[in-house]
Amino acid sequence: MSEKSPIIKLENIDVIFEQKKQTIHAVKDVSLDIYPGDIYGIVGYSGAGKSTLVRTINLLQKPTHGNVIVSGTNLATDNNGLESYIPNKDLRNERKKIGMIFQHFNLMNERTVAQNVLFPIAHLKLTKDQRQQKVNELLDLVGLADRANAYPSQLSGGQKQRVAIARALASEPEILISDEATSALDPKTTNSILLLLKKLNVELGLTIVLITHEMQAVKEIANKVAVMENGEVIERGSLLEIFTAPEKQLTKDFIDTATNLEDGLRKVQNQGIVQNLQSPDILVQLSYAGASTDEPLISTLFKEFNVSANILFGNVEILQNTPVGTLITILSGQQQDIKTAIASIEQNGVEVKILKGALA
Ligand SMILES: Nc1ncnc2c1ncn2[C@@H]1O[C@H](COP(=O)(O)OP(=O)(O)OP(=O)(O)O)[C@@H](O)[C@H]1O
Repeated sequence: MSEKSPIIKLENIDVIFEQKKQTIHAVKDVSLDIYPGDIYGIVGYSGAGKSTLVRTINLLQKPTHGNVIVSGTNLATDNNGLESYIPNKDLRNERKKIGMIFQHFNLMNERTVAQNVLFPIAHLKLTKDQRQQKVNELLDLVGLADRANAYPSQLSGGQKQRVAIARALASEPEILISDEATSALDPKTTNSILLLLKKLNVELGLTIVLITHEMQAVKEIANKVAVMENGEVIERGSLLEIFTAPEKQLTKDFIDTATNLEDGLRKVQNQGIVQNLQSPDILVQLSYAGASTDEPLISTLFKEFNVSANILFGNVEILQNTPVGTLITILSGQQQDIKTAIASIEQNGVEVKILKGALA
């Protein structure tokens, strides 16, 4: 397979659940190309159809319509509306290429960490030494080398997820599907698990599909993002595209939460200085990415245009090695100077949104 072919290709996927009293169209005509080495984030609120969609990748959920192609093999094929699936004996082999981790870890509590990790390859004829070596390697990889003989009940949530990751890697998959794997963890542990996933992506070349309701998680490690709502992918793109130029309101809401902008805006609005804003001063949100940050934005405003900026909130992220920033600031000066300054920074790629006050 060439570098350019998707490792996962979903084409026009529909999943329809027929129930006694109602029909649920959980996934609606979704097409998605995921390339080798991608960390592909799929974001959406509960019920958007994320799990149902990604479960079609290994046919844990059979699509009602559409094509599922993984590593060049057709797992589900739509022949003019008539769906056919790969035979079960072949599917078993294909599934070895796809590991999966979940929110609640799904470990076997009566088995040790080592036994849990070895479970997926129990059918392989390995000597005692080979088993030991395999466990050591996998536990080493996830940073749990010293816990092979512990039981899951003796581990923290983060450690349990590490065991689940080691188990998912035992059959040496090319793809790892992470279904809300950090949703039950505290923020610090979440970060350490995300960093581990990133490490596996870099060191093993593992392709990762990351489902989450938190854009924060996606922001940390993904290079591509799709946003789902009501069974549809409503927006998609590179992480940078999505963060710097989101089109849909839902995407904007997710980003504002992930960057704390929502919270920042609320606090700023309550400040006396904003409540008593005097014309021609205005409250603006300045958003910039990449090259435009090289310009010393605030000092330029003052030096070149005699406009002073009182920064009330600021957030700068480094996304895919590119700084992406938001500032909420009061611009003060002569009305004409403020206008000229805004026109100039807009020309340099800074997005300017007036939050309060107006320029005549
Ligand atoms: N086996 C099923 N039978 C019937 N309806 C289902 C089934 N699985 C999912 N659904 C429905 O499909 C829709 C999408 O659910 P899905 O679990 O894919 O959403 P999600 O975005 O992953 O949300 P969550 O994170 O809460 O799981 C929901 O309305 C859900 O109730």
